[in-house]
Amino acid sequence: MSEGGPVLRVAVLGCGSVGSQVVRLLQEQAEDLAARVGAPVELAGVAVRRIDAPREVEVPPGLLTTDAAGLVARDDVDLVVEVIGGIEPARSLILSALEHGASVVTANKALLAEDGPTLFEAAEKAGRDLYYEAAVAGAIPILRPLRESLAGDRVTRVLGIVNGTTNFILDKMDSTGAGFTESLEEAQELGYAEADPTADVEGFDAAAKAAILASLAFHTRVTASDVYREGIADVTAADVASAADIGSVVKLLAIAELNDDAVSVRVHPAMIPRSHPLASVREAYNAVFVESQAAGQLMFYGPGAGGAPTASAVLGDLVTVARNHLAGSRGVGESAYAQRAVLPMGETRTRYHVAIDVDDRAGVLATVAMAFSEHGVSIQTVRQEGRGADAQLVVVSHEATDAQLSATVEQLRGMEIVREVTSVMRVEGRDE
Ligand SMILES: NC(=O)c1ccc[n+]([C@@H]2O[C@H](COP(=O)([O-])OP(=O)(O)OC[C@H]3O[C@@H](n4cnc5c(N)ncnc54)[C@H](O)[C@@H]3O)[C@@H](O)[C@H]2O)c1
Ligand SMILES: N[C@@H](CCO)C(=O)O
Ligand code: NA
Repeated sequence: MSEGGPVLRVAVLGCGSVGSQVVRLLQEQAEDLAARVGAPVELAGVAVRRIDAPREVEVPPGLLTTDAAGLVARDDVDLVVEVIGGIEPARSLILSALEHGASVVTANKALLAEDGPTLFEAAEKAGRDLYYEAAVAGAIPILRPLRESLAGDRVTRVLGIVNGTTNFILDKMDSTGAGFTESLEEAQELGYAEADPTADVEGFDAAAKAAILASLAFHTRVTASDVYREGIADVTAADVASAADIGSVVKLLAIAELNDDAVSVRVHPAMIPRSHPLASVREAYNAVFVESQAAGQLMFYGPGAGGAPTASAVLGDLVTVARNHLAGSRGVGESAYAQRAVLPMGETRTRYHVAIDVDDRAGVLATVAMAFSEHGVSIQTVRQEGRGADAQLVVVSHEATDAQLSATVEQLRGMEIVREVTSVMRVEGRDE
């Protein structure tokens, strides 16, 4: 690089799992990054909560500060990487960075899903970039493909396994027959699940990612509160065994679908056929399956979390944002022109798998079938297992609205011939 030429100065906010790896890669790959960007990319400062805390990377003396707000307001900061997480102070810091003329890269799905539009408008107003590939499915390139590569196509559906912790737990349940609690404990012992696993297990993390995916796929604005959400805490070993019986596997799916001009965005456990590409996503891996009009089916697969994989996505964004900054231009901004309505869950069309303990006597099957038909739900398959007092009917429906299906189950639960509805789960992903 010629002496006296432009230099891009980066502030990193937060030096935890992701931040420490961003700082490490910035230092280790300085030469390549400079060549790719067209100017040296230098660390201007690293904001931390405690200067003396142990961390996984050595930060050059003098670069650490506990004053994140002061760092983003500095004149010599061109690019800001926000990897603190959470809503505040992350939001104020990003807004301040943009106001002070910096371009921003963040991995903060919670903030983007809650208040993305405020950030996008601020970036637009400032004429700066706001990139966030790391926010969904970690290292997997999925947001840029949706935003750029597929911008000429019409995406109709996105099905994602976007939470590694829950995929690890469900995979354990499937491969060992273990229950939810036992599998969660193993995930915690191995460091996949946090001590407080609520955000993952209850589907909040996946719902934030679903909102971001739906917004980009369908050129609209979807926030976390628009997303229907069910976690995996109620998935039982019996549900997983029931899925196996019909050649399926249980996954926590983030689903975004275009229905006419409205979108349906939801996160819930669902059975998918073992022949579906998403069924092969094991352990803590992530994958996003995209269906579009012209391209057909695409799958993006890889590590959805971890310090270094997530830092890879952050650095990828940083290179793009740095190039734009150097050229005085902006990358592709958000295109939320479509303003689509979000369908209530009750109007979303899906299929149900229902396992019912019944008495094995004449007329029981007809009575159960009648409950489905009274709610306008057509049955795809019905199977009986066991005999006498141990009989079980397993019904898989055709597509109907979620309201029709849940009303059917409600009615079954109140029927005298039904001893217990032992498993109810949505079925997704056609066996194509
Ligand atoms: N870890 C992953 O695998 C992963 C994957 C994808 C996205 N993300 C996202 O990346 C972000 C960071 O995640 P993480 O796993 O590195 O979290 P982390 O908790 O390991 O790191 C966050 C760091 O920020 C520091 N911090 C908190 N408040 C601060 C402040 N006011 N000023 C300076 N530092 C402050 C904390 O001390 C901590 O070291 C989050 O938005 C997260 O959702 C993480
Ligand atoms: N906790 C998330 C990783 C960060 O998004 C997961 O389990 O996938
Ligand atoms: Na990603």
